[in-house]
Parts: sequence; structure tokens; C-alpha cells
Amino acid sequence: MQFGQFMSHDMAKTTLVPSAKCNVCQNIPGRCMAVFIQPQDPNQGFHNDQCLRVSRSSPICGSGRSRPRQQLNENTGYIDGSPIYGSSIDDLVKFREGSTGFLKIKRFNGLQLLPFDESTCHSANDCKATFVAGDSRVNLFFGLTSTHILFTREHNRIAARLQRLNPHWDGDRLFHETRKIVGAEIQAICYREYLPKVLGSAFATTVGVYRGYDPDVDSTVANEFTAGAYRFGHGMIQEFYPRLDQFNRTTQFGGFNFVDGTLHSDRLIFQVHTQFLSQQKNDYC
Ligand code: HEM
Ligand SMILES: [Ca+2]
Repeated sequence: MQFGQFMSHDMAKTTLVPSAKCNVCQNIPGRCMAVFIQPQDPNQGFHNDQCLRVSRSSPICGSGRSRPRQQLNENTGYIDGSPIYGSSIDDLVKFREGSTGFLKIKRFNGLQLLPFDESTCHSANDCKATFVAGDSRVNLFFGLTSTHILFTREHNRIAARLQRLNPHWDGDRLFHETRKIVGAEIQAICYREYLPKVLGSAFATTVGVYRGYDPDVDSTVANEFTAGAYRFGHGMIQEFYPRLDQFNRTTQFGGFNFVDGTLHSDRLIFQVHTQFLSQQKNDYC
């Protein structure tokens, strides 16, 4: 599940119409869809809300009128570690340690973590555990945050080794050679470990043997894949996750009880979704 979510964030980030613009139980063409609650639905919370307010994916400007509506992917569709490095050169400066070959990390309580989102800090030593990374969804779930931290540390581990082997490399060379290796590691885990487990015997017929890079393949991500098919992973989310103390002993089960006492994962997605949308800054066309 956890690697799958990380992969989905490497391949796609669909901009949504801000939820504040969809706060009524009404269909607003092109923007919002209201899913009305059926009288027989047993969920009282849904009845209180009257409908589920669904924001539509933002269109690419100009599409949806004389030509079919197309959705925007804010991230690089290639599996290239973009949750770690960002999807644009401008963003990279936020994560790279100056002009060195290393990624920024924050040392906290003897741990190497991601930099804190300073807008959530009351003082230098009093910050919320909200991190900055190449994909803004890094804080959506602590398993996902851990995966980000893992690959950020992996980058710095490899960069340190490469630096020892190639002391003449400048920061740019060191950074990009390392990034290439980390991206390749993520691809290798995806194709050699994750997909064979997910697809089972269908792996051979659906993915098959890698025959080398083909520049003619359209590498953009299909809407059907992100909006539908790949969300199969939501069904893999467990309701409880074991948590470890500093001695790696199981302390308690970390349920999703921050979601107003309910532990059902569908509801989790819905709740996190609403929280997450309220943080979105991007507007639609
Ligand atoms: C703790 C686990 C997870 C949580 C809390 C979570 C939550 C969410 C939320 C809130 C969204 C945005 C909802 C929306 O666009 O309507 C989303 C989108 C998505 N999720 Fe998950 N998810 C989790 C795990 C997974 C897993 C394991 C997979 C696949 C293996 C996955 C695949 C996707 C995909 C493909 C999208 C659409 C991405 C886009 O187009 O931007 N998610 N998820
Ligand atoms: Ca990517």
C-alpha cells in the first residue's frame, strides 16, 4: 500500500477546483458535482451534510469547450522520484542543499527528517511535524511521510559515497548523478517488486520483459488510470498501523482516530480529502 501511494504521487497530481467553491449541494457545470444522499443511507453524518460535495478536476485551459476537456498533471508522469525532487527546476531549490549534491534535511531529536514547513513553526524549536517535500501531499499520512524521509536519506547516502569516489565532481554533477540513481532505484522497486506482487501472473502478459527505452511511447498518464484504475490502492489501506517507540517496540496501534472517532478507510479518504482540498492554493481556469 505504502509504496503504491508513493508511486501514485510520483506519476500524478491532479489539480482540483478548490473545495471552497463547491460548498453547496448543487451541480455547478464544469466545477462541482453534488452526490445526494439516499434516504436509506445508514450514515447519519452524510444525512446531516445532505450531499457529498465533489470538486471536479481542473481542466487544462482552453479544453472542455470546442475540444474534449483534459485534466492537468502538475507532476512529471515519469517515475523519476519527483515526490522527492519536485516537478520543476524552480521548485528544486526548496529541497536541494544550496549548490551541493545533497538534499536538505533537518536534524531533530537525533533523527534525520525533512525540513519543517516553517509556516507551522511558533519558534525555531517549536514546529508542527509538517514537512516540505517535492510533492505537497507528503503530510497526508505518516507512512507516506516516512517513505519520503527514506528516499531523501537514500539520496544523501549515495551522494556521500559518490563524493568520496569522485572528489573532483562539482555539486551539480554530484546532485544529478545521485538523482539518476535514486530515480532508477524507485523504478526498479516498482517493476521488480511492487508490480509483480500487485499483478501476480498477469505481470508477464501486461508488463512483460523490459526491452529498452523507446522514445516513441507516449509517457503521459491516462485520465482513466489516475481518476479510476490506480485508486484500487485505496482498498489496500488498513484501518490500524503498528507504531514503534524509540526502542523499536510496538507501543500502540495507530488507528485513524484523528478522523472524528471513525476508523473506516473510505471515510478516512473522504475526510482527509476535505482537509487536503482546503489547503490547495491552485485555482482553476
Ligand atoms: C494512507 C493512504 C492514502 C490516503 C490517505 C489517500 C488519500 C487520497 C486523497 C485524499 C486523494 C485525493 C482525492 C481526490 O482527488 O478525489 C487521493 C488520490 C489518489 N490516490 Fe490515494 N490515498 C492513499 C493511498 C493510496 C494508494 C495506496 C494508492 C494506489 C496504490 C492511491 C492512489 C491514488 C490516486 C491514483 C489518486 C489520484 C491522484 C491524482 O490524480 O492527483 N492512494 N488519495
Ligand atoms: Ca514523476
